[in-house]
Amino acid sequence: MTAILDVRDVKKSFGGITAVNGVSFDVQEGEILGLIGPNGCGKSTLFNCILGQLVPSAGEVRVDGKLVTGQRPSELNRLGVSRTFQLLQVFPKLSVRDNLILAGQEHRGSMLSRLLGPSDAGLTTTADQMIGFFKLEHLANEPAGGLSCGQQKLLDAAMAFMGGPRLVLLDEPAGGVNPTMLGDLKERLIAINRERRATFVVIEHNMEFVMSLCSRVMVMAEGKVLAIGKPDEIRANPAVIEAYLGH
Ligand SMILES: Nc1ncnc2c1ncn2[C@@H]1O[C@H](COP(=O)(O)OP(=O)(O)OP(=O)(O)O)[C@@H](O)[C@H]1O
Repeated sequence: MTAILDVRDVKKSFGGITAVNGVSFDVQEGEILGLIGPNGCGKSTLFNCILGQLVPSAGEVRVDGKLVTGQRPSELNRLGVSRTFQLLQVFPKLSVRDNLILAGQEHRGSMLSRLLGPSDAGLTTTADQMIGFFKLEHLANEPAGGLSCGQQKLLDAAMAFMGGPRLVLLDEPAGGVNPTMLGDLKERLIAINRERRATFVVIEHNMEFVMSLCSRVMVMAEGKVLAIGKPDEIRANPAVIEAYLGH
């Protein structure tokens, strides 16, 4: 079976720093892969190399077998790949619904959407479905800036799903989210994974969240893959315990 995402020997250097040093892994459709590792080990750089924010210094990235190395984010969006960012990308003055509509426009690749602001473009129905799915009904008309951090993370995740993506890369979705909202977020992500067969790669520092959400976990250390396996295997891996979990 062709992997939905296939990363082969990707490297990325910034001057003298090798942030990602020959990383290979693949993700099958319907999987939730966790990506963990100490600060500065190269997780975000790897995401940026996969999603076209950065061009890798070496290596190849394939989506559904198609070579996409170095292609622009808008091109990846068209192939059904989407992402969230570590720092939220919501527009604080726009309502929750308008943020979703704008995200839908961006997934369609309309470059001017950020300048022109949201126009319905037939996206209100999809936005309202996402609002329902992520249980944000009571907040639909509120400015996004007034939402709690956890609610904004839910909105951010909902925005990533506006284009009906097959593969979503989530960058620290649990960061700064309180335990109650965290449970909601996990439950919604699992539901969207099951109901839509959406595939995820999730960078996260919250170990409990990763281990309970993900089908497999990849551990990075100093730009390389230290281990990849099921959560229980990762928890029991001596190299992982020494390099990361033990600290
Ligand atoms: N644009 C850049 N220019 C120079 N160095 C960079 C750049 N981006 C990242 N780095 C360096 O690359 C290394 C990996 O950083 P990266 O942000 O990918 O790690 P990370 O695992 O995502 O960290 P965190 O968990 O803190 O988000 C670090 O040493 C960082 O300082």
